[in-house]
Amino acid sequence: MAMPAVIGQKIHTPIAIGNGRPAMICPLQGENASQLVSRARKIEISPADVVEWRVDTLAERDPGVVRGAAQVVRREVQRPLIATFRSTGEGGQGDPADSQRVYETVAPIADALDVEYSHAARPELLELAYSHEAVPVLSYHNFERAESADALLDRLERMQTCLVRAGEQACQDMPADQAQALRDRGYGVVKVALTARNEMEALMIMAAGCQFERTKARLPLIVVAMGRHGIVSRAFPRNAGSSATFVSADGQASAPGQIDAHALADFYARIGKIALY
Ligand SMILES: O=C1C[C@@](O)(C(=O)O)C[C@@H](O)[C@@H]1O
Repeated sequence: MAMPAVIGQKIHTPIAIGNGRPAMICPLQGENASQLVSRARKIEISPADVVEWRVDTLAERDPGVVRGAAQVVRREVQRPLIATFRSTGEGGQGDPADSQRVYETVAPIADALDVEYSHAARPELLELAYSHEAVPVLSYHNFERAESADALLDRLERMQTCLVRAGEQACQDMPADQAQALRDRGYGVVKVALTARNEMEALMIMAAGCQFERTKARLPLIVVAMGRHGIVSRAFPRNAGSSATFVSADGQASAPGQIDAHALADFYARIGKIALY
């Protein structure tokens, strides 16, 4: 049984990822504070459970601007908040040179930090997350293609091992009460998002996710098949071994194939019990 991740310790209503119904996570993107405010308000009236602030979509990234935007986002977002700074090499819009500094600025207000597995400063960023009581979401993306099921299973295993080790190490370096709080929050979430170039690739990604979740998972997983062929993975995350699905609000998708939050919630309400399980 995987150790759930409790996200939202900086607000009053944290939620457990990997325990029960998969969460709907909605990206919040904006070039400046006023865009962030109006989009955050649209997300607040959507059925999303968690908000992912894509900090890399800010037009300016000097420390004062990022700090100001972080305060605005934290004030507007009443739901658990993941902060993500995805650089251009990782499929986002951020300058890699800004990455570590931006993460340091947003860590105090974030309930979770999304860290790319290939990030050069990965150990430091995982430590940063733990030291700010933020849950790390360790991510891998491939915007071009999927890989074989074996390669994906291997990757999931390596990512999980990396997070478990980082979590155990962080516990050793902390006073006992903080270490216990970290264990209660969970060592983190492993996330993979790969582009499915056809239906078979989408099903293969889902099958690999499902197999890992059933046989090897110690931490919650998020598994996404991106692109139009992968929409099935977003509608039925459970069938991909995934404890969350990324949705969009107001047409602001952060990756290809995201389903509108209201439409997905409606769909689940209509199809009833087969919905997410
Ligand atoms: O990693 C993910 C998943 C994602 O790429 C998707 O395909 O929905 C969207 C990103 O914003 C998020 O960080």
